[in-house]
Amino acid sequence: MPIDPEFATALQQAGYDIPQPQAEQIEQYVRLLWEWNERLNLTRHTDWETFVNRDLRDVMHLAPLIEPGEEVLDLGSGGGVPGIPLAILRPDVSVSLAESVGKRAAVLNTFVEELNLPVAVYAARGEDLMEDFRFESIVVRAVGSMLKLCTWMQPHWASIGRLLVIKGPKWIEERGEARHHGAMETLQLRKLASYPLGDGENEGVVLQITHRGNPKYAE
Ligand SMILES: C[S@@+](CC[C@H](N)C(=O)[O-])C[C@H]1O[C@@H](n2cnc3c(N)ncnc32)[C@H](O)[C@@H]1O
Repeated sequence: MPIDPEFATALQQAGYDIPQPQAEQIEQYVRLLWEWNERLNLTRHTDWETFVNRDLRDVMHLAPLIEPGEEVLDLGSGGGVPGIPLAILRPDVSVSLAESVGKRAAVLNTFVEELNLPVAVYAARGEDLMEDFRFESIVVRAVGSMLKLCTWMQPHWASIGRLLVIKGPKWIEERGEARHHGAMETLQLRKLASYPLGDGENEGVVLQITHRGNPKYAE
């Protein structure tokens, strides 16, 4: 089935060449998202151009940073970004979603069932999962400040390889706040990707936060 012409145009204008089966699956996901958005507040990005430039753009920069076979947790998945498009674009990685609001987690379950994706959905606070699971990468977008995220993760670094945090231009201010509160003393931060945001003015970034004691990420 050909993809929606507006979606195709937005992809082309952004320069994203996504194989047809994956583009179709992303389209199906977005249609489900918009359908459920009428009942639950899941996204404000309700046209193709905005979806491509605000949501897919982040995922396109995140996806190449994940190693094949990695166990990935999208913490605070909300309507499913970045976890669901990531699972579609990278079938070679294992994606799980954590969403603390039960109703949203239930909808995420519906999405992964309808899309036939091998994605586990947890109706839980992501940091609580670290008691039972280990994830190589925890991906986070629009969930909390760097201070909050570092504080949540602080007791759990034995169960986490790295945090991959998607942020806008405020990340520098947030890093200052986290440092000021001593939340980054045992951590190291690297900017793995930076790219212009859809508004053409601001920069989006993917930040990697790791524990200094983890030899895999030692600098
Ligand atoms: C603003 S939404 C962002 C959703 C999505 N990541 C995005 O970028 O569109 C934040 C979501 O994180 C959830 N959340 C907040 N803290 C959480 C936590 N500690 N664990 C799991 N979910 C959390 C909220 O319920 C909400 O649905």
